[in-house]
Amino acid sequence: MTLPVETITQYADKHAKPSELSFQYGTAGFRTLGSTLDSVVFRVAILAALRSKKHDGRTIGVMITASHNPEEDNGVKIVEPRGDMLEAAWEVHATNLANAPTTADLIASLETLVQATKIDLSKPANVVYASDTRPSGPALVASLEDGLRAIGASGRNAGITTTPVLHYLVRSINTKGTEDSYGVDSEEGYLEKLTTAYKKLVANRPPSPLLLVDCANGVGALIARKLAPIIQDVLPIRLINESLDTPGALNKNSGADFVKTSQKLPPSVAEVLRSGQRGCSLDGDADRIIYYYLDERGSFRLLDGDKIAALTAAFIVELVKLAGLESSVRVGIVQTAYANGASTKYLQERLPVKCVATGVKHLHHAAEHYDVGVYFEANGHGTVLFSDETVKTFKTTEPQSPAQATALEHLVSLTQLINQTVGDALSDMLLVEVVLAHKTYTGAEWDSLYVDLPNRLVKVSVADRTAFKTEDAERRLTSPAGLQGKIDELVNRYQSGRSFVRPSGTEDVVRVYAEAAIRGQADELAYRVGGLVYDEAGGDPAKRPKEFL
Ligand SMILES: CC(=O)N[C@H]1[C@@H](OP(=O)(O)O)O[C@H](CO)[C@@H](O)[C@@H]1O
Ligand SMILES: [Mg+2]
Repeated sequence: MTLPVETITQYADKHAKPSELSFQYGTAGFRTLGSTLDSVVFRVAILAALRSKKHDGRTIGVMITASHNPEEDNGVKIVEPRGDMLEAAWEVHATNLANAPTTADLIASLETLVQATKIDLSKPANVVYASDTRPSGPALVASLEDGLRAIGASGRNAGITTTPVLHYLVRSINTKGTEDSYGVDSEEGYLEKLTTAYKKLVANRPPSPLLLVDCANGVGALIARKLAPIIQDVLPIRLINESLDTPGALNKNSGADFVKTSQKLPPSVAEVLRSGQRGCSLDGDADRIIYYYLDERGSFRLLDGDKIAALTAAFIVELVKLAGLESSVRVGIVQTAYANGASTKYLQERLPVKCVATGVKHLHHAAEHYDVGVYFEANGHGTVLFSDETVKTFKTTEPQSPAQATALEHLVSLTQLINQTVGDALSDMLLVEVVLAHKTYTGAEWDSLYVDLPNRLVKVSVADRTAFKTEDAERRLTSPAGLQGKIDELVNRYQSGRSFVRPSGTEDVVRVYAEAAIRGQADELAYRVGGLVYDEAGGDPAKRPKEFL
């Protein structure tokens, strides 16, 4: 069988690539101004169909979202049959296809791809897709559907839903009717799976206090609204920033990224959060979550991805011990260089910890090497992975005591509660609440596991960020030559100082991270390194940001 060249040509001509633009499948798929993505999404649909054929017709997912980016941005990413992120080699194919200048070039690229990756075109192609609430979503969904028609793939529209629900659907569809069935392949199935597990885990615990949930005026609100009534007896939640039709509201002064980056409450949350009360913020596609509370003096306290990792890993380790599986089930943690140094120290004293490059796919793959792999980026994106073998162990171990039986039941329920395909804000929220309910922890008690080192993240605009190259899980620069030495010299002057520099994978900037024992020193170190980077990259002295030292 050959490619339906004529049909593809007809459709592709309607979705021509803008000649002045080039696109890249980055850390989070393609992501840029929504109005420029028509050709990209059309081509991604064709690629997803080919990926499905490559997997013998198993269903591939496509998610149209730009997460925490401004409302006018959009993006698209591909989900593999098990619900994880697209294989790295195919990211390159995606970039090539997206940049083919003309329809003829596109056809040629597709033919090369089919040959090079040995795709059997006679296989079926199945794609399930969804989009978030952005205004550019419907037009891009139409582009995607044209792509599926062009190659003759069958598509299932999952509508407007969150990134983690789409990942859940992909895995559920592909495991339907098997002994590894992930769940019923619908939003209801997803909610049912999570809430059933949650209720089992908190049975016999007093109901949790009211939790404020900031939905960033994004698609998370849609699912959270359906979740809230199911769990209201055990976990009452109040939604804030749940408007889905206010122009410009998405992610505006709200959401997980706002809280983590600005290290303060969204103004809308500040108006209602009371001292001692917990709140959390989702991001625009509900795959990240950040917690916080106000201490007794009314000061804002952040409970980020590192704190979530510490809290949940400790709980799982405890259950594994109670279940008598301490010697056979290995729990490990995966972080990136952005993890707070205090969290790394705390965790390393208790568990194996691995540091990998930024981007969820790196964390996910590293976490797969443990029996139970807990991974969280500091910004709140993460989950827990249980190996198939481990799940089997939890289910088949014969308990020798009631305590052991309960621990095993809890572990099985956790494997149901946690969305193991990808970071999932609502699943992670329920996980956190389970641990808090079991420990009867307040926000302050959770917070006191370790004390965060003050830190500062700075963006530096440079002419060419590709000049910045790193090693050692992005913790050290190898290029520009000599710059790392200068950074080391600076860092040595600060107590508990640490700083690293890397090019962003999602924005045209170089990021500088710094931490130190006290706030003023962390800021000073960040702005000194920022200045170094700016000057090294040949930045215009007249435009040098005034905070750089
Ligand atoms: C410091 C930081 O938060 N970086 C984010 C950001 O990546 P950059 O490569 O740093 O732009 O976006 C990624 C995708 O959402 C996310 O995985 C990552 O954690
Ligand atoms: Mg997101």
